[in-house]
Amino acid sequence: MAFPMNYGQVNVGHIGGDRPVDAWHIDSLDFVMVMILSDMSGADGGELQVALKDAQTAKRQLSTNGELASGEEMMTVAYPGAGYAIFMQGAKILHRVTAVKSAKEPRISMVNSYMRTNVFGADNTKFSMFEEIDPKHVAAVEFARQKSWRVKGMMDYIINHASYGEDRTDVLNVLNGAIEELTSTRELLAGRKNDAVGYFDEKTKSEAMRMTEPKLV
Ligand SMILES: O=C(O)CCC(=O)C(=O)O
Ligand SMILES: [Fe+2]
Repeated sequence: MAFPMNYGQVNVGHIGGDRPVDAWHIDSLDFVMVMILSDMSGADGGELQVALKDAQTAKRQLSTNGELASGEEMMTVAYPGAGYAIFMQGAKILHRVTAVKSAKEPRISMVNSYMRTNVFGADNTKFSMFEEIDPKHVAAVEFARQKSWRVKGMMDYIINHASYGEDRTDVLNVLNGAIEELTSTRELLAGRKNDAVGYFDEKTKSEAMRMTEPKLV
């Protein structure tokens, strides 16, 4: 993928408090591998929970009930121990990590994200997320690089794969897609557009905008 600064991240969930390590959310990249690195045996909390219904339905259930019922609506990932990983469609599945109430050591997980290589597929990456997490001098280049990589793929289709018999509408669709992607990127980087996404705030039991302070420690 085209995010060299964001190939992976390490999440640290400190012990104590009742704030979730990561509130209910979906990821902006298609797939994610989460490997647990610390010893969570005997811990209370610090669990990765995944909604079993589609994300929209799960969000509705959360707003109505404040929680998802274990079993039918939600399951807890049972890691056998440190070094085990799950691979999931993080952009489709609503998930969270509960507060670490007590544990032998802080909860440490290694998160590697992956995206499809088909540049004509949807790209859900959000500039706001890079601005929140990356240093100021990195975010714009990181995001522009990803979008440029996708547009390069679109142009490559016309240069190397479209035949002379290609339907003109198809060619226009590719050009329009590339123009839209670049225009949107320009507006985001210029600060004229905001693509911040909501997450589920467990205190207010409602959708909130992302935390402004960095969630990484
Ligand atoms: O640390 C975990 O188990 C999952 C973290 C997560 O969902 C994320 O970083 O997006
Ligand atoms: Fe996630």
